[in-house]
Amino acid sequence: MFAITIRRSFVNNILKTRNLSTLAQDVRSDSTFRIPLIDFSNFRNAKSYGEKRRVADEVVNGFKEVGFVYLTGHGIPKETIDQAFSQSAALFRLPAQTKETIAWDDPRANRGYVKIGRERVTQSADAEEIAALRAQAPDFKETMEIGRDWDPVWKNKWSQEKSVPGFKQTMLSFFQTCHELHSIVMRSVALGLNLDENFFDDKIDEQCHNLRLLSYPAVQRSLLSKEGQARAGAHSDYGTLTLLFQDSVGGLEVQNPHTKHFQPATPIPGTIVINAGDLLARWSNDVFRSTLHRVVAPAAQKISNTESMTPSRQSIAFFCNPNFDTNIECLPTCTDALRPSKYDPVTTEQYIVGRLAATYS
Ligand SMILES: O=C(O)CCC(=O)C(=O)O
Ligand SMILES: [Fe+2]
Repeated sequence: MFAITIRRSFVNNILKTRNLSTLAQDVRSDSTFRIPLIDFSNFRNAKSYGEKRRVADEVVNGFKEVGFVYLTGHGIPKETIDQAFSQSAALFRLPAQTKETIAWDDPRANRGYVKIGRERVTQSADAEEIAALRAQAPDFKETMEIGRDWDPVWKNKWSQEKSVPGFKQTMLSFFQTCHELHSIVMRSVALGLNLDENFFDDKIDEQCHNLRLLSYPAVQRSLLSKEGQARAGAHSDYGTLTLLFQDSVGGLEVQNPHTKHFQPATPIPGTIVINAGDLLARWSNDVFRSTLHRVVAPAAQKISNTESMTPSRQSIAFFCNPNFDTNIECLPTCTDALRPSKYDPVTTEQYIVGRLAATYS
């Protein structure tokens, strides 16, 4: 169950070359490496194949070149997103002992509250190496992980209704909304890869996703300047797509794979950041990039002559996965005589659970 297949040489290379320094002033920008901004309403409301195809090509090019896109015209109302953010903030405001009663405890379930320091995201797949990193430089964040609520085996860990009234209902409905958007974006991916538009439909319909609420508390800047320390260390995501909703604080950075420099993914109001994950890169024979990203300290506020505070930040990530029993083997249009398939087939469950088991303490 915990077996994991990973590109070991790729991982080792990244670990050797990765720049672990994490303060925003390290960022050098490169104007040729830009996250494209795509108006997805042109796909959702398209009246012809040609209109759909134009957007699909933009989406696929974004994932090929950068691995990240900004989506506007996604159809999720601002009030829906605001409501999810305010309910998330209310959950994190609960006392630590209350949050501990719904603690995350099993990578197969991947549900519940994760306190600061428990997770250390990294590219390494080596449990010992990750444990050492976690001890030295844990991620400065707390999270709440939510899965499909009707899972036959794993139950979500809900706080008592009276502690955050409406939380469960808001999150279940947000989960459904994100699932629906992801399904349409995957249709654009299919078209852009010259597959039938509905190619992925029956491979991604069981909602094996993970809705993650993130809270990055205000922190003294000096604590984030330690070598290797970040709000979230450099990593790629594990699944197919991640829908990322961020507030206006900033700090998310994306690695330019050519220069290895990290560049800011500045919050743009009304947009959702979407990135391709490792499983989609693998499924597509590396036609898509699963780009490294991290969360660093944005501009800090001075609290004394020697110390400054980095403001708190909130985000919500919806990690999209294929059905757990979907066999991830090279997509038919991503291989030919000159591009043999690089990876052995693996099921979603084998891959994702293995990665999660290594990441948490
Ligand atoms: O909080 C963010 O902006 C990014 C979080 C992230 O990359 C993750 O949880 O995988
Ligand atoms: Fe991520």
